[in-house]
Amino acid sequence: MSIQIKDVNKNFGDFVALENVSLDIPTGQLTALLGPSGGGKSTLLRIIAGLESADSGTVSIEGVEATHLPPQKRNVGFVFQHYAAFKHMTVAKNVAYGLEIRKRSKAETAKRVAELLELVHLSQFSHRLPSQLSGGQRQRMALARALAVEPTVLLLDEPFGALDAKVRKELRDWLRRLHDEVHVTTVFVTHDQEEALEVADEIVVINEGRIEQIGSPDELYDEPANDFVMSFLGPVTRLEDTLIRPHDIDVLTAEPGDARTVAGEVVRTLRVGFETRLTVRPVATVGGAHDGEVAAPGEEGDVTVVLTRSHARELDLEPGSRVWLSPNRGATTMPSAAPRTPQPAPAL
Ligand SMILES: Nc1ncnc2c1ncn2[C@@H]1O[C@H](COP(=O)(O)OP(=O)(O)OP(=O)(O)O)[C@@H](O)[C@H]1O
Repeated sequence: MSIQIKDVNKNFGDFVALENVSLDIPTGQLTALLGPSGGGKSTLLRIIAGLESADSGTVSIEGVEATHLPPQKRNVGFVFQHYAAFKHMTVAKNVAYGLEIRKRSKAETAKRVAELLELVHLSQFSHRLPSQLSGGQRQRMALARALAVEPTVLLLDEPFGALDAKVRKELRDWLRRLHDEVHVTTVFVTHDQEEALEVADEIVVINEGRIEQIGSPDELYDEPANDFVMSFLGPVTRLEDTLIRPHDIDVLTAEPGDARTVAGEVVRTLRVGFETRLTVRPVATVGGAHDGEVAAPGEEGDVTVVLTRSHARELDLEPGSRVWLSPNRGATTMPSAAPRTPQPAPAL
């Protein structure tokens, strides 16, 4: 194991930022700490880095007890969202900095800097100042600088958080490829579930100071431990008392013999790019309403269904169409007795 965190607790005054957090991170792995804002991800990362100390519990890095070691003795590289580069130094000088203060020879430093700039695709910018780089290029420079001193562990706190969506996406692919080349144990903090699912070998979901689940992206997606994890990983809707993903619902336009389907009426259709989103209002078949009457007031129980555009066209659906809904084969579902689960993920 590269990083072992055991029973870590951290309070800020009365506020519990981390509660009994234990976590093992294997060597060479790319791990995402994922969760909503304020959940404690950065605090945990800062405790691993030694920038913050735990109230209780221990941290060890590559088998070395590190709980009380200062950051500079932990051999960790750190990159923040807003990277503080030396503004008056060129890109090459910024990357060389850590090597120079460690008194590496000029030749060795020059060789290493050239290799690193190549790795982060900035060779042609080595003589520029940081202010002459784009945001994405600056973050790549920050990564080169953190990697220069060959850290055992690389810690990234929302490294692409300040960049626009397109650049973020490019850098995420790039980070994955970079990691496949260098294999340094990396822990990165993100609140973006897509980023975590796409890049990480393993995801640690953190919420309100506690670990909700640890697993590979597929494990988390296919077998979420609870409704929080399920709804944090992407949009969910409720089909009667079942929590389900909107694209995991089958839509029939003729009444099936199967009593387990939910009858409803399409109240809205919305086309967004390649998909069509339906809002379906279940019809009341028992209770006060007449059989088949649309339940009132309704919105509470509305079900969101996502179909591909061509499938929706085939079904020829429009507001007022009668449909029958059921979970499709292999759908991930869980009981949901509670009122609506909050959806921190982007809304449909
Ligand atoms: N130095 C501090 N003093 C007081 N409270 C703090 C301090 N640092 C963090 N907190 C609080 O601890 C909680 C967890 O913060 P943390 O930064 O770890 O969350 P996070 O999951 O990384 O969220 P974000 O994505 O917004 O950074 C927050 O409520 C925050 O306000």
